[in-house]
Amino acid sequence: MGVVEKIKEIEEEMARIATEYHLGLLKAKLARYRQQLLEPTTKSGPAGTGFDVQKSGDARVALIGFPSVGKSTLLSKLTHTQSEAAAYEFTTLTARVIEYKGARIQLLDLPGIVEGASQGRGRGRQVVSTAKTADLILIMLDATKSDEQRRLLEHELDAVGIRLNKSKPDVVFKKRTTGGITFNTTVKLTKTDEKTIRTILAGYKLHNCDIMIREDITTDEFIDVLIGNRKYVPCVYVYNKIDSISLEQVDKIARSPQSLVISCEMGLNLDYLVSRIWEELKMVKVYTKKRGAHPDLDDPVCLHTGSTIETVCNSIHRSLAPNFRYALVW
Ligand SMILES: Nc1nc2c(ncn2[C@@H]2O[C@H](COP(=O)(O)OP(=O)(O)OP(=O)(O)O)[C@@H](O)[C@H]2O)c(=O)[nH]1
Ligand SMILES: [K+]
Ligand SMILES: [Mg+2]
Repeated sequence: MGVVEKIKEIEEEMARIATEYHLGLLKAKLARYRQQLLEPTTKSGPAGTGFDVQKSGDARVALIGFPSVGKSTLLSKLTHTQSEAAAYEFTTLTARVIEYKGARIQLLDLPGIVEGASQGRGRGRQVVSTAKTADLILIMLDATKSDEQRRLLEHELDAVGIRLNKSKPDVVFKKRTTGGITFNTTVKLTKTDEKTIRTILAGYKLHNCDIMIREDITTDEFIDVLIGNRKYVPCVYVYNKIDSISLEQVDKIARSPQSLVISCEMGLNLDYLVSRIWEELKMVKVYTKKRGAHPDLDDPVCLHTGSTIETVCNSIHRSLAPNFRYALVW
């Protein structure tokens, strides 16, 4: 039986199961097989490496969506350049840079083939691993179509370890060579329990480790901590083609969380989309200055969340960080 079939079998079994404990075991197994599919092997096609698109600009935004939702059209509207938008499917992979408030933001137009990525299908897998390099994901949807598209995309991204609009679970996990398992919690666990967690650890042959749980996590979140290479990425749902739906529908979508409505064709709400991108990236502008002088306010270093002083050094010059001693920060 191949890994894909094994995954299918576990998913079917999970649908029949009721106890959190048993579910937890199946989830752990499932996570392991999914991981296997993403690892480079010779038999299941190309490795899970992304498209070789050079990272440029201060932040990277990935556009993900089904074919013909309007990704290329959006890109060409935002950058005022023609990116091969066409009324047929599977046309493009393009990267464009837009400038906003002094920041250079790279937008990736990924081909509309995410479906099946978690089952190791080559190109879909590439799309997904490129998405993992993004600081923000825009899930682009056709407002005239059903929300089934959104669920499919979310499922695919989830299955390959991308966690949308979530933060890393507050759990400390340390492997040891001896000493057994130390299990501690600072909160009451209501969605999983110690027995489930211990059985999962045994399933992963982890017999010596320290665990400190500081948040009411689910079993899935615990598995995420164990597997470790999850990407926590902010995401906005962008519903395009609102020129073709009723005002009531537009209103409803616009009010749902993390969702915004646009029409590329009619140029509706595109400015708002860009300012929202900026906001979601939580960009910070840093100005450098010489002692006793005023900073040059026209030339910021733009950072996004998670950046460090080292990031600032590297964006000024490669040789700066190795010789770095201290920084004064206002
Ligand atoms: N009605 C309407 N049509 C749109 C809008 N935006 C794009 N389209 C049309 O939708 C079709 C597909 O647009 P593309 O930009 O090529 O779609 P894509 O997402 O890049 O598709 P792939 O590259 O195949 O993944 C084109 O015929 C566009 O003219 C919009 O706001 N309203
Ligand atoms: K297209
Ligand atoms: Mg396209």
